[in-house]
Amino acid sequence: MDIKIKHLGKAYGEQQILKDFSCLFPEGKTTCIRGKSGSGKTTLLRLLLGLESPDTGEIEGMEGKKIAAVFQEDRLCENLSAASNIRMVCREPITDQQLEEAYKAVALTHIWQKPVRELSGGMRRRVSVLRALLAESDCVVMDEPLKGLDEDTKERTIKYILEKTTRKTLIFVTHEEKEERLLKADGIIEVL
Ligand SMILES: Nc1ncnc2c1ncn2[C@@H]1O[C@H](COP(=O)(O)OP(=O)(O)OP(=O)(O)O)[C@@H](O)[C@H]1O
Repeated sequence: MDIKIKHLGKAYGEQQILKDFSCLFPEGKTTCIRGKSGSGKTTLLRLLLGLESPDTGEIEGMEGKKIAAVFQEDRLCENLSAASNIRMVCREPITDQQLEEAYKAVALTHIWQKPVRELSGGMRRRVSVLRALLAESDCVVMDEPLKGLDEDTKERTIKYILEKTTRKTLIFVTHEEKEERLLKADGIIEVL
């Protein structure tokens, strides 16, 4: 089922963030969200995920959907290894070999059993991306997941994102046109 945003309005105090905002996220397709800093992209995702309530309007098509998300912050369990962070969200057991393949796909090496607090920022980003991709879901929502990664790592990670989200609804916030292109986005939504 497509996700339909209908005439959404959201204000924080006097500040109107979204006003009569409507858009569509087609099922099984990739949609990128762009817009200048502070325009309300994260707010839109938070409304979509039910972490905020809209003042007006409604969201259709989220009922019963399994959603996996990457937030702007990594939101990892700091004292656990990458493997434990990933395994804790996977309903089906995930083998060491599957994990190794996933690490390799996004150029994550030498992370061993270290707690994620000891990993670099870019490594942590990729662990949170893998966690969202390996969890069971119908829809994956990502808020600037590749921020801070070098170009080569970005390209590899996007390739893996595409591989793991075939037939899923992917909603991806980015400031980068190149990322939209590499993702072969079916649609681009601008938040003004
Ligand atoms: N909980 C909150 N309380 C008050 N104001 C908020 C809250 N969350 C967001 N805002 C404000 O809403 C506006 C939109 O924020 P939001 O994070 O949605 O923007 P964004 O488009 O995702 O920006 P960026 O590209 O910088 O991540 C900002 O002015 C922000 O300060």
